Amino acid sequence: FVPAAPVLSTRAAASSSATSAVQHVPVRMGLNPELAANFPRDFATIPKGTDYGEGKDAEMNKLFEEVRMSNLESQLADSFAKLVAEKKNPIFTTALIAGDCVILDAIAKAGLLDKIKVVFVDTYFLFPESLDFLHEVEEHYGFKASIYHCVDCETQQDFYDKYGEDYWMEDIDQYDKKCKVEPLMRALKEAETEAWINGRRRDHGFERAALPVWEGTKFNPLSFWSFEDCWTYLRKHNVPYHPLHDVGFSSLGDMQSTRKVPLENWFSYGGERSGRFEGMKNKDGSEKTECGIHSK
Ligand SMILES: Nc1ncnc2c1ncn2[C@@H]1O[C@H](COP(=O)(O)OS(=O)(=O)O)[C@@H](OP(=O)(O)O)[C@H]1O
Repeated sequence: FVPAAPVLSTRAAASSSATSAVQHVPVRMGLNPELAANFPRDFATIPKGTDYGEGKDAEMNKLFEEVRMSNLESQLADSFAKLVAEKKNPIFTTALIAGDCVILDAIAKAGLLDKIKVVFVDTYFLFPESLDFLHEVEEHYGFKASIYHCVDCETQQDFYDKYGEDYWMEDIDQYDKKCKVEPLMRALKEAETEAWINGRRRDHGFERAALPVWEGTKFNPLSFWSFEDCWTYLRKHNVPYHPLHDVGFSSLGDMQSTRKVPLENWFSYGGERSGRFEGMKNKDGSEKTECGIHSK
């Protein structure tokens, strides 16, 4: 297996060698003036579609958009209230990407954070910014996420000592199972949940193009939202979002499987996820597009 571009393989390396890591593993905005200069804060927050042109049609389009957006928002809030009333032990699994921030904010605004368990999986291969951001949102909204990780390693160092820092390179399927799928499935099982909230959407690409809102116990409340809708929501309500969006990452997962995506591609169909698993293959040789969490 050969990754598409050289990457640092450990979180420790990402944190300690900021200068050589600039291209592949950025550090937090503000800590790195070079990055901050190249990627102003609003890099990611200019969704296509806010330019309505001029004249009467533009006014009508804008009005229509505002109504559509406020419908989406009220449906979202209503759906969580209904879900909590009807389903036992709802769980929200979050990777803290843009859509997840919409969901978290909507749950918080509906006053339901004490009724919906928020689950975060630390794969031990995440960008350090992801864990920092988790703690930021916990503070911002006043809740505590349940953090899960692979079953036989209590810390990242344990994992490195036992399996090595490049474990994912040896067997990507095994890595996914151990570090992502099993911990997440364990969280769902322990909670005996009847409703698993997540942020998958139809515009993520062809695998999700026909995604329903309800899929067994899975609840995909943003199924019919676009990526632009998510950014419109985040901007409109001044919602905290992952700092690495501002340096060019449209989606976020593990360091080794996440690349920046040029802004002009973010809002095209499937564009958000185009920097995920770039050039990576499953063990059977097929192109990798999912980690397996939702194909199990
Ligand atoms: N680290 C972590 N912690 C908790 N939950 C997580 C995590 N990573 C992924 N997920 C959940 O899986 C959903 C799919 O994520 P991804 O599409 O990024 O997965 S992957 O690309 O196949 O790796 C993802 O959907 P979103 O809610 O859209 O992020 C989450 O529900």
